[in-house]
Amino acid sequence: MADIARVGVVGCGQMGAGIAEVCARSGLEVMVAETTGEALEIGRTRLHNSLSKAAERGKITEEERDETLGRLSFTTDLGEFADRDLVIEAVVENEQVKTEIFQVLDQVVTRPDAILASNTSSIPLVKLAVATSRPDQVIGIHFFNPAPVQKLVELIPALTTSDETVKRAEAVVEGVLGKHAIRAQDRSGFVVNALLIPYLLSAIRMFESGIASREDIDNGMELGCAHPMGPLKLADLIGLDTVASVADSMYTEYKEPLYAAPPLLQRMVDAGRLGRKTGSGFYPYA
Ligand SMILES: C[C@H](O)CC(=O)SCCNC(=O)CCNC(=O)[C@H](O)C(C)(C)COP(=O)(O)OP(=O)(O)OC[C@H]1O[C@@H](n2cnc3c(N)ncnc32)[C@H](O)[C@@H]1OP(=O)(O)O
Repeated sequence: MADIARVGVVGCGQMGAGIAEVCARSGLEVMVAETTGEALEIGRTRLHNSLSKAAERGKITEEERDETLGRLSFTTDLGEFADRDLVIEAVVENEQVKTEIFQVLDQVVTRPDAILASNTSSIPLVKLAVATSRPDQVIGIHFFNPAPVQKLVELIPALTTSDETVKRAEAVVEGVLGKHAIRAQDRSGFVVNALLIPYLLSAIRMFESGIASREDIDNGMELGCAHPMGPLKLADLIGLDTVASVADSMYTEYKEPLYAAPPLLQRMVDAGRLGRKTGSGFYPYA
């Protein structure tokens, strides 16, 4: 049985905002934290726009949109997470940044049975777990982009995570959020990224070596294999910085060439061409 009513989401970028939206639309009371007032405003606008779009497209009524907005609150002070039953961290894929956040959460979240979760794509959960005094209550809850649309959530117990935490996390993910949960061991990439990232890197290598144009690579997979979007468009959607970080974590873990980021990917990250979120990636975005 899900016993979780108050959720905290750390980070309101594209994943954090999506996760906050999914939780609030499912009736949970959600507090979102960002580091600065400016970042918080951007996140708040992102959430408002997404909910307004959902109302315009008739997915939710205007009343449901307003009720959902009423369940969302915003802060720049993680100290306000004291009463949270579940916290989902969704900040950049940087081990040091995430570790520090888990140390702070451990200090501020006072509920003894609170679950501290990370939306990490590839960082070992056990490292975040042992940064806290409650490693049995730390788990990976990994959503997919766009979180309000994709049905899947990966649940990743660390070596230290208790069965009770896994069961409670599964109950909220499936019973409250209505997602389909799959379980994976705490190995970089889990299930989906372990399969997806080598595919995206192969597409980037193919583009870099001039074998085909970006449009032909994407059309190949969209029209030949019925993928909803081709690999270069998908990399732009995920964010090239995220694709590179996940690839680097997997390469560090396995030392397999198929996880090595091609030079073009790193150059695009260095240039700040991160995909849709910066207006430019493999494609331009207005
Ligand atoms: C790297 C990480 O660790 C892991 C990951 O996240 S891996 C990435 C996983 N994601 C994918 O593979 C995405 C693949 N692409 C897709 O599923 C689809 O192309 C897409 C949903 C992004 C867009 O779909 P598409 O049909 O081209 O566009 P569109 O018609 O605008 O959207 C389809 C539906 O999704 C909704 N949607 C699209 N983007 C949305 C968003 N950001 N938020 C909420 N809803 C959204 C639309 O409202 C629409 O809903 P409707 O059909 O009920 O009206």
